[in-house]
Amino acid sequence: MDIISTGDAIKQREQPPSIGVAEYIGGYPIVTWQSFSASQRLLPPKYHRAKDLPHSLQDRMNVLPESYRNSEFARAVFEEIILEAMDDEPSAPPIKIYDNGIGQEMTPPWEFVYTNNMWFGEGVPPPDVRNLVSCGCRGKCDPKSSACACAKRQQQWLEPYILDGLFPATWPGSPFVYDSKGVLQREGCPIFECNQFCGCDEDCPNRVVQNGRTWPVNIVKTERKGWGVFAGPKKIPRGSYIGIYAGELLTEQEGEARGLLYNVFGRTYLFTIDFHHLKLGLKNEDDYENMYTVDAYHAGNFTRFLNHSCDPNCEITACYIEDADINKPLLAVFTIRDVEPWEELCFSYYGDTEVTKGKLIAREDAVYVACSCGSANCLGKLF
Ligand SMILES: C[S@@+](CC[C@H](N)C(=O)[O-])C[C@H]1O[C@@H](n2cnc3c(N)ncnc32)[C@H](O)[C@@H]1O
Repeated sequence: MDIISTGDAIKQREQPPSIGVAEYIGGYPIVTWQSFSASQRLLPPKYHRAKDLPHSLQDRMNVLPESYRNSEFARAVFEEIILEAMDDEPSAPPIKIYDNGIGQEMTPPWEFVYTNNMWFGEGVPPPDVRNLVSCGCRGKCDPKSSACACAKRQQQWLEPYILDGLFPATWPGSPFVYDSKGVLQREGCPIFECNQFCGCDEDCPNRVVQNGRTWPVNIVKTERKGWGVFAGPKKIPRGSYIGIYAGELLTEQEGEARGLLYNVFGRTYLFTIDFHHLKLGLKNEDDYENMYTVDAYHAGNFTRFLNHSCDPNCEITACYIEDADINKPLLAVFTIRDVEPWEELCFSYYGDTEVTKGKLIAREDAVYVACSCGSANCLGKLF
């Protein structure tokens, strides 16, 4: 055994960052918030696995008589379940369910787990926290500061859009995509928010999606489109954050397999992650191979009820927070124009390329229903 002096022993004990020890005072190890936070990068990340999705409540509800499932009481239970899942959204108003007197159903089907989280399917790697870019700012990030790593990273991802003339060089709050009130200033480009390892505070202007929904929304039965999402009594301004399209994060193969089933079944909740920025640098966009799909059928929140419109008032934007993997963004829903009180919230189910390249073809399966969005420029089909 090697004999080491007390001084050497202390030096040796100072080595491992994995336990978060920053320094020793009077021989006692001190864990500061900074050193604790840095050490978290080295621990296995915490995340939800799709195989652990709980479904006992749904199973129990589905064996009850229809008279119970279609009662006021069942509706109250549904609303309560939503409320319980909102503990990560301190400013989110409760969600109400209205059947509008259409049909017999008081609630949407008891077929999914209400959650704001992403649930990682088989073969999907855990969040990559080790490679997260984080700033060392104090208080609120200053977007103009050359020392803010998060501002720098956002600027890099905006560059192609600025070079293409799609965005001006600056705007209020740039290079962050939000203004000081958290309103989205630049639509259609990926968002990189500050994360758990950043030094800035919770009210940093680069933290919006992670602070949760603030606008009232309701789940309402429609005449021709099943259930939908409607604004509350307040007008929602353009650029407002609505929610995360939560659900199971699946490999493309699993998504494809489920898609075949849903096409026959007649309803689909799949969203393929194939944003434009993932194809940057490819000679031909068609060479891009999808890696992941989000499925909100078995798990999701109110956003799974967002219907399609050919003249949408919302858009889904890629948002990166706690996973450095560029192929695994969160799907953040934002308004792209002012939404009137009680207006239905919708996004377009078409990718840009499907519309521009005329891929809208008649298909046989039950999922290819005629579009009932009712807009003047309706294309007549959903997919
Ligand atoms: C993601 S779900 C939307 C929520 C769905 N309405 C429900 O009740 O669960 C997608 C399905 O809603 C229906 N849908 C959405 N938008 C529609 C539209 N514009 N016209 C007709 N049906 C629509 C289709 O059945 C589609 O497969």
